[in-house]
Amino acid sequence: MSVGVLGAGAFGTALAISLGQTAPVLLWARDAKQAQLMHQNRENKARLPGFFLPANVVVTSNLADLQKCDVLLLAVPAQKLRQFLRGVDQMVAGKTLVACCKGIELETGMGPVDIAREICPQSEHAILTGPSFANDIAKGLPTALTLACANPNRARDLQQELSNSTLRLYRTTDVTGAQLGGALKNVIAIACGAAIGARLGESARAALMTRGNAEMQRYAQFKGADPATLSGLSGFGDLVLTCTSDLSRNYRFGLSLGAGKAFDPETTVEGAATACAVARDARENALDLPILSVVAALVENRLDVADAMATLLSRSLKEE
Ligand SMILES: NC(=O)C1=CN([C@@H]2O[C@H](COP(=O)(O)OP(=O)(O)OC[C@H]3O[C@@H](n4cnc5c(N)ncnc54)[C@H](O)[C@@H]3O)[C@@H](O)[C@H]2O)C=CC1
Ligand SMILES: O=C(CO)COP(=O)(O)O
Repeated sequence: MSVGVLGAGAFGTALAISLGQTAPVLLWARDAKQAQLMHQNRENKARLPGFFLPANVVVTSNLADLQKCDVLLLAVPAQKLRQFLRGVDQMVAGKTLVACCKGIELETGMGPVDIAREICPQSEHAILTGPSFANDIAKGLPTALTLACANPNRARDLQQELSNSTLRLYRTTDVTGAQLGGALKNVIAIACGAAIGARLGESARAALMTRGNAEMQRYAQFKGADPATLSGLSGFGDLVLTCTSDLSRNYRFGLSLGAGKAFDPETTVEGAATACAVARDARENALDLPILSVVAALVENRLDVADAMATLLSRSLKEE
């Protein structure tokens, strides 16, 4: 199996570094100058400084070079995936596409695998997701991830091929559950960051994580996923990581919302658009998703953090 990584951001670069320890990897960057610099310097100074690309990794901006790969990891942000795939659909047809992004498309409510399936119907589709900061993967620290593919035999092959001595993949056929876990945990991380940023305390964060987890399971069930998938690495595992670490951009975005500080608009924060997509679905289908919906209201500046918390706390009392 020969692997290509499409997208040379922090995560695509980290995956290339890890997989490149044992096999050749092609890493595609859209910017020709950036690709050339990365290839020469053996470092992605812009997105993942301080980590060096093993000799096995070839960086290119020429999509035609990826023709020889049979597995392509899609590491562009979820909101950009459709536009990106539309431009490369001929080249990727028939290859196995492994989405490595975490989000729900704002306009359509679709996850990355749903989008890839729609645009590239002749390809095989999978998603790689779970608790894994780019820095940790690039450092070679132990990381466990979920590989979801509807075809169980292909899931086994991919699990085998993409695992190595520090990346340990677990497999599932529940693609919908896996893509929802990775997308929704980002929204809850924004809520947790906002609570901590507004000095509402660690107990509030624990409550948001736990009730957020319940909302993730409820929404996943509504979308036809197995709620148990959300208790695995792609759901609970990534929820814990992202809601408790300053390394998470979603969490940091929440911190700045809570503290009333500005946040760099160029930073990839997948949970913001995802919150709005899910909140719309909740409204249209009368789903009870209070935390996910309140984050959408925060992101859209319809509520401030104090009002958001008051909204959550004033709801009628419920059975757990
Ligand atoms: N950074 C991390 O620790 C992790 C990130 N992820 C996921 O990986 C995905 C990508 O995130 P990062 O690499 O961290 O983001 P990043 O912000 O570091 O990089 C994004 C990359 O996408 C490229 N890009 C943006 N728009 C594009 C377009 N229209 N066409 C082609 N390429 C485009 C950019 O040039 C950039 O190289 C996100 O969905 C994120 O949730 C998943 C696990 C860990
Ligand atoms: O998904 C991640 C870790 O698993 C990275 O989270 P952020 O996108 O919030 O940085």
